[in-house]
Amino acid sequence: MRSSPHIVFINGHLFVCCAGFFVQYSKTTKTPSLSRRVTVTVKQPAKGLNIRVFQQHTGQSNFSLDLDLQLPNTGVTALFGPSGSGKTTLLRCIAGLEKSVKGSTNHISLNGELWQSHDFWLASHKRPVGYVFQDANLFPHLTAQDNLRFSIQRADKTQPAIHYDDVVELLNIASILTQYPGQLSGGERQRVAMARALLIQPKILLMDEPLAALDDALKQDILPYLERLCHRAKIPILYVSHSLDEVIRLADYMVVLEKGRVLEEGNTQRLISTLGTSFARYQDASMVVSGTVVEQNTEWGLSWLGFENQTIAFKQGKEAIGDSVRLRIQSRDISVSLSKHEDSSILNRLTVVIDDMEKDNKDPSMVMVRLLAGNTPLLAKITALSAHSLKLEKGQTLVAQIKSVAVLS
Ligand SMILES: Nc1ncnc2c1ncn2[C@@H]1O[C@H](COP(=O)(O)OP(=O)(O)OP(=O)(O)O)[C@@H](O)[C@H]1O
Repeated sequence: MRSSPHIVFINGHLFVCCAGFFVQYSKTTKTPSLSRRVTVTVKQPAKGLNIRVFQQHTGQSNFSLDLDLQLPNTGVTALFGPSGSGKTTLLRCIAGLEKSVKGSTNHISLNGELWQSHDFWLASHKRPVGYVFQDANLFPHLTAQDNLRFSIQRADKTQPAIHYDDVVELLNIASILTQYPGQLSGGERQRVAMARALLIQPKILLMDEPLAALDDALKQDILPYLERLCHRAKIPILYVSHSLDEVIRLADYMVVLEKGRVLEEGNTQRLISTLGTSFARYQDASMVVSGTVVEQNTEWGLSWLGFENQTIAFKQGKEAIGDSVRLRIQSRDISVSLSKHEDSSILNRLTVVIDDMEKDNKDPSMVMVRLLAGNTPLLAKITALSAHSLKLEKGQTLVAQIKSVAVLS
């Protein structure tokens, strides 16, 4: 993980300090001077974010980013992939923080608005981009409120679509506005950083692992705010994360990067449930089941989610009957049997049909089975020996036994 850029304005000039470089942007500075070669191209200016990126890093890393993407105009698109796959570099290209080679024919556009082409470069500080980094990067000598004012001064005031009071309410920061960043918890600082990014009136929000620096408890605190922000924002959000849980919870669309190339892209639910994608091979491959709470038993501390005429028991939390809930079920927590065994400790037994099966290339002792509970897909990771002994085949009806589930929302 590289350090996040620090952005400072001095005498009307924008300075970005990143990875040891201190780069000045001003009206007369067309591109930042970085020691790397970057070119960016768009296919057709159209709705959504259109980018074609070809970039080579000089020096030891020998990395090149080569992408051709048309990303949705709304909702959250997750950028997922191993460390060094180019996620941050892609965000930096979009933000105009990577230098484009002179004379290059490459482009970037958002909803038909050109930011970059062979003869045009919109300076970084003129791109309507809200950027949230792993570290909040608030100005330490300013209160939370003054940090927000700083963004408001920078904002495009012609068509303010995002209002201060709404942002303060959305991120629940009214009570901490008079505090200095040093007096805030990591989660509170990140909420202020998100508010600051929204108040510059961006047309796109770039979020680079905004939860990565927080411990698990703080992550759980801030996730609901992030989720509200993602659902309510009327602008597209590009969200970088290493956490499959976060991606499943927040992203409608996802792009998987590997070594600077697009490995897979598409609807999140479809991608993670399709055998053959990198997700189905993940150690923690999992699926999400959505439904409503149909029953609760406080004595046993359980709630039941109803979906597709079946129910799943889960540990009771703050949900009430009638609430919409999503459960995450990991493939390793599902076993299958040919009939219902009432004499086991497992509470959840769903009637399912085998939709697909795939051998694990890396581990020949295991098989991934794609199951359908009605129209809801589930993944079960079982031994190849069990699959053979039970004579499993596509179309067969089985009972899926679910050991444990995690509540997402
Ligand atoms: N300033 C730079 N000069 C040369 N190479 C760089 C520079 N910044 C990043 N790289 C290299 O570019 C590649 C992609 O880095 P990038 O930070 O975009 O990946 P990432 O997917 O965001 O990784 P992580 O998940 O660890 O943040 C890496 O190999 C990295 O070492």
